[in-house]
Amino acid sequence: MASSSTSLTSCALCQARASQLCAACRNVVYCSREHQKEHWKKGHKLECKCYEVATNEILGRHLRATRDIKIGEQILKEAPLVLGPKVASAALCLGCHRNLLAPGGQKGNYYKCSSCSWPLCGKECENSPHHQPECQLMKGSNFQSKINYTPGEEERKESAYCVIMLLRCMQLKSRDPEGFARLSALEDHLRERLETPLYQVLRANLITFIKTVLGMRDWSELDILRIAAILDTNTFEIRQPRERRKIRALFPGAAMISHDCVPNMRHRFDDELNIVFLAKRKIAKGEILSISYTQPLRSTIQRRVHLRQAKCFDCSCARCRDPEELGSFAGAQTCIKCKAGKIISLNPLQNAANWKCQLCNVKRSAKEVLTVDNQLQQELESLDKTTPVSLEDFIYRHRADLHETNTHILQAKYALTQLYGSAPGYAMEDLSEESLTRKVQLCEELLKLADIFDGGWSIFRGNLLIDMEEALVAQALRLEEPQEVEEKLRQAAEMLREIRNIMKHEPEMQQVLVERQVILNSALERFEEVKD
Ligand SMILES: C[S@@+](CC[C@H](N)C(=O)[O-])C[C@H]1O[C@@H](n2cnc3c(N)ncnc32)[C@H](O)[C@@H]1O
Repeated sequence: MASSSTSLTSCALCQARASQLCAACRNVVYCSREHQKEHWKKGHKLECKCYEVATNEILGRHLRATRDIKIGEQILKEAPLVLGPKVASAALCLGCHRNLLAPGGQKGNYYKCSSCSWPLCGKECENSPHHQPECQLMKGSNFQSKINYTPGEEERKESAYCVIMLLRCMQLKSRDPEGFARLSALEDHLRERLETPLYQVLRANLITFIKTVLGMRDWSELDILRIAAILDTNTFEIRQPRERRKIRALFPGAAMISHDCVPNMRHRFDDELNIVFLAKRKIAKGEILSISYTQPLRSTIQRRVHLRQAKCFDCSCARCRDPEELGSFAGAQTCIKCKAGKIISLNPLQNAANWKCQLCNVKRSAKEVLTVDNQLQQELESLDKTTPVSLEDFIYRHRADLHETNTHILQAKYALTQLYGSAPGYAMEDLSEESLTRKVQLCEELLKLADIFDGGWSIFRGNLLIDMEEALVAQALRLEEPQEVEEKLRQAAEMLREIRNIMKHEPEMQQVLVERQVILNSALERFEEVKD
């Protein structure tokens, strides 16, 4: 394969003089559309990629760009090899994977598979290719699921689902040996996982069930646990609220993508549940392709603890290495002694390292800082998030000990940007002048943070821009001074253009964008009428 697109002059199929570049990999040229199609069928489709699998000591296998990639470009699309319920899941259909609705009638139960009694959404899903193999296995072992509908507990997590994805992977061995080989080649971190309480429980319960109840005696205990560990290390969570789906899936190609706390890609799932990755920003040839396995608003210590527990590694990316977290100070607390300086870690790559005030040099142990951090996180998570009241109260109560961009304050502020304009009693048209200004100010603050942690065409930035655009139009409609109105509407129109770019690959956002454009157009028309 030629290494540079500029030196390409002969058709990849017939060697004649050619100049039509393959737009996807930019590694080959063609003399005609016909030859491009023929070359694709002859095998180019297998090598037409803008990335390669590379290996290094820190990341293990990872993907690296083989050419410059434009912002918004689709980099990879892959169908799931296996999909199914999460380890503990609310009742869902094992055919179409939608969460089950409450059955009709007072004593109603979910529809149950006529062979194995696992809940399904209806008869059609009994024959789903996802469900059939496990159904035959359960039926053959005379196992019947005991999951029943309990009124008022639709969201209760059923741990019995933990066996399903595991069985689906195990059954690949005979049903799709090639797929099973791809799955088996994935990272597992089994040794570390075996030490954890979760794996002790799996060892005690799951193994007996699979080997004794389902009769899969050919499998060794470690081979079964290795599959569980591969799933824990590599699956992606699929959340599709409108489809009532919250499941997990394994994509062996995408499983090669490494983590970075400031990633350069984002992903989504299409209607067929393929995973699709886009460049959030320009990516240069040779750069490592990355996504985030954790949450951007969390502080370094929170992210690193989560990554160690869930994915068994210690992140050492540029954000994690920097005690000031790229200038955001998201993990810093305000010093309780001088009440002015920020306490930051003396070595963020050592979770146990001491912390020190930048102003008065007072020291805190990592344990002290983490205890406060955990208390604050718990406090934040226990707040009522249906209205802005308790979140605003949280920010006010912690104004002395937590600075403006501390992780807990940022999480509260992000929730507030969503609530102002949509919570009951806080609809956009009912918002007080003060609340509307607050919404704009919060969006502005968070957009600056998004540029640091999750910039470019990120969903986080897109959502903030949508909130801000809506608030700007609402402000414009309340103003009288024509210049001010014009300025607000100009800003809103500019934002909407950017949002359209960021969200162009998100089908469920298209209707929202159409509605926003209609509202903006009518505000502009009204302004023109008043001006004339
Ligand atoms: C989904 S897999 C990625 C592919 C994996 N590197 C491999 O060789 O199979 C996730 C694992 O990759 C490694 N990894 C990913 N990102 C990392 C990072 N930023 N630092 C260190 N290890 C990382 C960790 O071992 C992690 O559990």
